[in-house]
Amino acid sequence: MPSTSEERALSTAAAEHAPADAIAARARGLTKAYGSGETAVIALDSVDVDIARSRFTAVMGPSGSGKSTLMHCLAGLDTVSAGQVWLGDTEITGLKERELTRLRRDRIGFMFQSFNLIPTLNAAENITLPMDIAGKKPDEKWLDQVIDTLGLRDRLKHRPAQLSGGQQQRVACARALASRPELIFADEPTGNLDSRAGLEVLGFLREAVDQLGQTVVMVTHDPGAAAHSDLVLFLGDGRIVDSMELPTAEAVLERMKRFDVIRGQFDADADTDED
Ligand SMILES: Nc1ncnc2c1ncn2[C@@H]1O[C@H](COP(=O)(O)OP(=O)(O)OP(=O)(O)O)[C@@H](O)[C@H]1O
Repeated sequence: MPSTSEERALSTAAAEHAPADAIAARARGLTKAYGSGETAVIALDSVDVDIARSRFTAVMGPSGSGKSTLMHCLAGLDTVSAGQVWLGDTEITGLKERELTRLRRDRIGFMFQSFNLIPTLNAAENITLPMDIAGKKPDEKWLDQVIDTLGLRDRLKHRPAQLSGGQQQRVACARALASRPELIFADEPTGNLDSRAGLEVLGFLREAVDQLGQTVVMVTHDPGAAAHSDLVLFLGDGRIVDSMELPTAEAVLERMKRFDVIRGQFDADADTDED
């Protein structure tokens, strides 16, 4: 499995020539509008995107650019106004709510900024909860590997309140990985963590991709977090306006600054037009 940036570059190049089954999720013409008439907000404007399997994709962009909406539409958490979304070969646009619920439960893992653990359950119970609800037996060998990769072996009997923020997010990460989902969506997973715990969680997500072959899509505001990914997608006003392979924090920050300058010029031009 690739771990150095050179190896990652090779796997990135390979992904560009990958067959269609190397795509974990796909959207075409994905459009999402909230409200109607004059007050309508176009949160996503005809987005085409391919999420490569076994890779770590970060989604960045200014506040309100559509990052969460994109994630929610790709994960079947929100309906679309137009366009199509697939998870693997399954077109999810048009599925009924009950089918979507099952698809999310069986094929997608989620991580949130606020961990979303059940306070009365211990770490082990939290990790297997989605599978218990689904009436599925975990693959013990896989679960052991996940628990060891995340360094949670000696914390399994602890309840969330007895764990640090970083440990709680590691439990949430293990929960997302437990069923070996086709895709993990992480919405600002380091947003509530100090930088050391944040780095640890990002390292585990990276390992989940490199060593366990998982696919991760992470929404983040933090260039340092995005630098752990293989590919950054930049959103602006509901469109994918740019992308960056093998990002570094500095390069991502520079790119974001450039968008701000372009936006500033655009806004200034619009103001001049109005005068
Ligand atoms: N339920 C909703 N009703 C109306 N408008 C919404 C709703 N959800 C999102 N929007 C609007 O859609 C646009 C995109 O929102 P979204 O939350 O996807 O952006 P974001 O990039 O994730 O922002 P942030 O970084 O602040 O979380 C914004 O203009 C937002 O105000």
